[in-house]
Amino acid sequence: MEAGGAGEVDHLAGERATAQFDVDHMKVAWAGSRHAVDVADRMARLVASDPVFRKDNRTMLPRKELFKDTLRKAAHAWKRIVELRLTEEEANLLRLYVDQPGYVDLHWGMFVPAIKGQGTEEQQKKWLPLAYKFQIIGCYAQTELGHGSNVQGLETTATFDPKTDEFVMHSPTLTSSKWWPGGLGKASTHAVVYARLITEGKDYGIHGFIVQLRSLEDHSPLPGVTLGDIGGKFGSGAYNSMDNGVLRFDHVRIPRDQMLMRLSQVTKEGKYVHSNVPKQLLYGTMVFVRQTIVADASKALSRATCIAVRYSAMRKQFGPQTGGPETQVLNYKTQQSRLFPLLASAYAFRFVGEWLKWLYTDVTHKLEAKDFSTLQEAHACTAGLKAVTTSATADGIEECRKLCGGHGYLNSSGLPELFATYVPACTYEGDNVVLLLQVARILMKTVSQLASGKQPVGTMAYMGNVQYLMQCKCGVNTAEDWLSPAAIREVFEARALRMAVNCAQNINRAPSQEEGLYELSPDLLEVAVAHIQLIIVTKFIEKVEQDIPGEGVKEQLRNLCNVYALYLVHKHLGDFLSTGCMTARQGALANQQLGKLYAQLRPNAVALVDAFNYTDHYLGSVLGRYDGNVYPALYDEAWKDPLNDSPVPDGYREHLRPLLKQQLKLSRL
Ligand SMILES: CC/C=C\C/C=C\C/C=C\C/C=C/C(=O)SCCNC(=O)CCNC(=O)[C@H](O)C(C)(C)COP(=O)(O)OP(=O)(O)OC[C@H]1O[C@@H](n2cnc3c(N)ncnc32)[C@H](O)[C@@H]1OP(=O)(O)O
Ligand SMILES: Cc1cc2nc3c(=O)[nH]c(=O)nc-3n(C[C@H](O)[C@H](O)[C@H](O)COP(=O)(O)OP(=O)(O)OC[C@H]3O[C@@H](n4cnc5c(N)ncnc54)[C@H](O)[C@@H]3O)c2cc1C
Repeated sequence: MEAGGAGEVDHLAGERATAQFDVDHMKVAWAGSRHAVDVADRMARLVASDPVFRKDNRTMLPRKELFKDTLRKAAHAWKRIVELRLTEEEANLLRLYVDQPGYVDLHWGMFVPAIKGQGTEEQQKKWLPLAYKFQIIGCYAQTELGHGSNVQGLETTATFDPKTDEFVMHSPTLTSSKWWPGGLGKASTHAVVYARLITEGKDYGIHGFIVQLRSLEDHSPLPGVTLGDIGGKFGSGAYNSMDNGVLRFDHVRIPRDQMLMRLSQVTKEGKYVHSNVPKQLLYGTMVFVRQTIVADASKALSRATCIAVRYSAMRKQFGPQTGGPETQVLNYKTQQSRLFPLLASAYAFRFVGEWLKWLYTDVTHKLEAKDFSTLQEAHACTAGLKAVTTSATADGIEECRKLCGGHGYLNSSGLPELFATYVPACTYEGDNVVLLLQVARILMKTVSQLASGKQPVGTMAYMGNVQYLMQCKCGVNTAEDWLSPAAIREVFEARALRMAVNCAQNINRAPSQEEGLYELSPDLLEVAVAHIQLIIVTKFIEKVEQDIPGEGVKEQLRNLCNVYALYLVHKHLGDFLSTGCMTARQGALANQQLGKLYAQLRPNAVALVDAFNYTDHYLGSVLGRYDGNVYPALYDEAWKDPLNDSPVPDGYREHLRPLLKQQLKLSRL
């Protein structure tokens, strides 16, 4: 927990004293409201003080023990949620702070939302109460051994049999085996299974079905159902607590009313009826989860930067040539230029995640009123932001590990496990490249419609300003000019639009649209990234323009916003120069301003990560401790490794002793 207890020394007190803003108010800005800070605080402390939720031994547990530990924690969490009558908000936070991937994530995160989004009212009435009380455990079984990205290529079949009013679920090939779903391997009793609906001899494509997989009496797989875990995954601890599973059906029968029928129905005679709604609503659960993944990116990146900033403030290496105390590594300009953009990105992702949640809620309300006009916007924003934020976060966590030097490589730093747990976010819920290509296709369509005078809306509205943005010149003359939000916004808009228009022109030169999209797909990725970065920068600027209470809080956020934007200008300078948005001199001025911003950020760095309000339990890092007392913690942690249980290791008698004795004999010859 945080420092302040009797006898504790705050080794970072000096750093905290230099902060130029009110940390308490920054906590509110980060969490979204005073209420959010208070609830998070209570739930984090509840988890940290409960011995069942201990996790410092997690990377040393063999897989079977780790999995059992996950079941124990999930059951204990549920017991506490019921005993304390926690609200949904509190329960979600409690699960977050337990911080161990497990079947509950998919039960609440995908199974329940899939039934809510795709089930009829009657189906919701039947299944949701069972799920809410954990009388059934569910997962989301979409991906197969042979196909994940290409959802339309899935092979599992659900063939309607009008004689018995049932669907027959079948896995016709090895590649049709469901493969990856979290919670499927060992825990789930039920799944929402995506399969090809076949009725009256016709294949109607992919639809969702609720299928019971295991007995509710003894948890054994039901007849015709083959189930198992797909095996160990990257890293120690990490995502190995999750039972990602394999599932095969051998002509398993389910009642007709277990097809999720909100979007389309099959009558008892076997007639297929599709409601008058876009087919893409079938992908609604993925859109919902992609939106939550953006919020999660800021959590993971803020954890990593919290560890790296605190440790860098405490770690010292080298000193002035003239002698005197050694230098805190956080004072090295190179350390700042690697770390501060990540800190700024954590804040940027937090605010764009907040905005995306608003967008998602707004679109959901419109869909309920049968207004589908914003579906494309929701798809483009969730897919693109999921891709850009998860890739940057995965890279950022690894950079934080390197920023902590050798100690960052120890499991006790928390960073290897954080990375191993986080990195599949670049793949699950849509491979990032596949998702960016979706965004790019929408951008290409928007460019092609500009000529007809159709005005783009939402986050693509800037493209309507094509006449101006294609020829405007950046007006920056001094480094300070880069502090203007209007100047920043304009270069990001011009870069994104010009890249999109250039790419569209190149595609038009190809023999066919399809060939052009294929040949230019590497460029299309960059077009999508430029557009999504514009959204993140814009939403950060808009956040800073709001009324933000607390001494110095707005100034710090403005500084972080400028760091984020100018860091991107520096990193993608090639795009800005090649599209003619700015000159090389203006690029140099941006970099000069970035250096000044880092210097302003430096005295506030530790306080800016304190504002995340993470307990030491949640951080799970000896390097990121609130009190900065790193060395005794590192030293103590080493002795907890099972290898140190005895001074002489197992295996000495069989493998070391004979070797050493033989060397002794040889030396005596
Ligand atoms: C609270 C959360 C807690 C826990 C969960 C979080 C983490 C737990 C960890 C892991 C869970 C992981 C779960 C999973 O991974 S589940 C499996 C996820 N799988 C995928 O994401 C597959 C990715 N593939 C796709 O989404 C589609 O196949 C793809 C979009 C790539 C292609 O679809 P399709 O072939 O049908 O269409 P296209 O021809 O490309 O497009 C047609 C048309 O449809 C529009 N479109 C596509 N997708 C959507 C969408 N989602 N919403 C709305 N519209 C969509 C597309 O733009 C085209 O439009 P148009 O050009 O106008 O016709
Ligand atoms: C930890 C984890 C948890 C998961 N949980 C679930 C779950 O709960 N439920 C579930 O159903 N699924 C789950 N999945 C599966 C996940 O959704 C898929 O792995 C993901 O959608 C990627 O699909 P794929 O594996 O088929 O990759 P592939 O599509 O085979 O990707 C392989 C490579 O091909 C490239 N590629 C593919 N298509 C294109 C294209 N059109 N253009 C250019 N490049 C392309 C990709 O970029 C990638 O580099 C999980 C996966 C992981 C890793």
